[in-house]
Amino acid sequence: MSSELLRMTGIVKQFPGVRALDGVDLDVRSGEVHCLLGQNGAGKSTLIRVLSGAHQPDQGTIVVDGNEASFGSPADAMKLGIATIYQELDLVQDLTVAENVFLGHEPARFGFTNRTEIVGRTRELLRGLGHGEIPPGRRVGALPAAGQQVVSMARALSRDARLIIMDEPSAVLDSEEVANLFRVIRGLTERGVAVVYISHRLEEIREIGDRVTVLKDGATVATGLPAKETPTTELIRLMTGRSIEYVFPPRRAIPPDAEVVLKVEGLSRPREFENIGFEVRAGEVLGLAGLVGSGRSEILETLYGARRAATGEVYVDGRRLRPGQVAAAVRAGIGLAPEERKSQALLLDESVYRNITVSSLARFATTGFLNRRAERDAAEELTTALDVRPAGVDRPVRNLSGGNQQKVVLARWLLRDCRVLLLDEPTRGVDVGARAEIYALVRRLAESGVAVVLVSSEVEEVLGLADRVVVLREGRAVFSGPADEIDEHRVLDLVMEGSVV
Ligand SMILES: Nc1ncnc2c1ncn2[C@@H]1O[C@H](COP(=O)(O)OP(=O)(O)OP(=O)(O)O)[C@@H](O)[C@H]1O
Repeated sequence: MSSELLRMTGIVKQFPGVRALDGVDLDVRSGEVHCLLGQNGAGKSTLIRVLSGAHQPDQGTIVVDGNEASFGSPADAMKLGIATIYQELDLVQDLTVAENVFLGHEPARFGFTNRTEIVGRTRELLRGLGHGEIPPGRRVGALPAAGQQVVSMARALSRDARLIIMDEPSAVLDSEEVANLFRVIRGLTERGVAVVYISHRLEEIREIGDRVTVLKDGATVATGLPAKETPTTELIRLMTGRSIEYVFPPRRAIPPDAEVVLKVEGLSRPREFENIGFEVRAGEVLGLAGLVGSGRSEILETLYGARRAATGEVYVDGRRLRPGQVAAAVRAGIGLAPEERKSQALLLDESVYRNITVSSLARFATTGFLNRRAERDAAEELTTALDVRPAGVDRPVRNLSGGNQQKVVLARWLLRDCRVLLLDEPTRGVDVGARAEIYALVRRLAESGVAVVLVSSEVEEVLGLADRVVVLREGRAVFSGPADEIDEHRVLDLVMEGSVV
């Protein structure tokens, strides 16, 4: 029988102007996966920062193993066995795996760190997590995101963590890596470790979760729900307060004579992708499916001119694009909403509206002066459509929750007049309500004549939103055709085994 490990009651956290948590309750049992659900801005990250000692609550109690606890810092939480694996992993990229695992708590003999011991213990921990293939001596920066996550877990276990909080761990993983992550999580819970799991992908909750707590506007609206039995529609209703049809907007048949807006021929870059060719017509959404490392993001970046193709041609509206020049791509009307939005795109101290209009300022400066009113109106329209919270386009982007920041960058690209819009993981970290809005907006853009190329690690999203699909495996197209001629199983078979087309 699992026992109660943690109980949080009536947690309140006030930021200037925003009550991020307004009386949250949460209890976690050892050996369970407890999922935390809520729309963007509901308070999930703030709650786990309180639990991990990074924020001090203004009110409320935290009880661990039956004793009231107060955490002045993450080190205090760690002493009680509570560790957090943030989305932006806090590993030191230039140190080795073993050095990261034992950073700050190296076993020392006679004052010296014992290298052999930390390497040996790291190897044991990695094996215990089913990842004995990760070399303890490898530089962490050389590992893919999935490997780095495993290192963070080994780090937590090296400090005897009994409760590991994972903030959207699957957001940076593809389907195969998610399956691996779930194996690791099951191994942890078998040893009695509790996991608090945050994700916006509801199908994952059902697969890995035991119980669910739903937050809305900083308060607990339901707690301890059985993850496998609670219907998805009920979870959505609890999160959003309304029922949302989790469906993709209907496709319209593309007329056979619709003009080809984007044409790609024989595009290759050594070790990234080879001989990629496709056409996207006005009104069409083309989806690229494949695992991380299949070349999908690299193809988008090459179309955008940020990488230069070794061979091949790209045409926009029949005109050949100069390779490897972002300025030329932008002039031709190509826009790229990149995957790593935070590092690549946001002006954190600027207002929400300026972040949205920054790539379209010419449109608001027809008289030589910026028409701030028009700028704000345009931004407001998009933030309302995407339900950016809290409302108000004058706030600095820095204070928005992660998912709301995503929406802001996406809004920027939706506002720009593009001929070709390249979307890399447009719904990563975005809640279920806003996803439906994003799908509808992408469809509307396509219908207005834009050619859209979509990359997503969620196969369901590629198949649901795209008209045509290219499936990639190790940089080669292993399928190309209409989305309704292929299903999810077939895509997964293709990306994993690369069987015949
Ligand atoms: N440092 C801060 N200053 C001001 N407001 C903040 C700060 N941190 C968070 N907030 C606000 O607190 C609320 C809760 O944010 P939080 O990041 O906890 O949401 P979340 O549920 O994790 O969202 P997401 O799914 O987008 O990650 C939001 O309204 C956010 O804008």
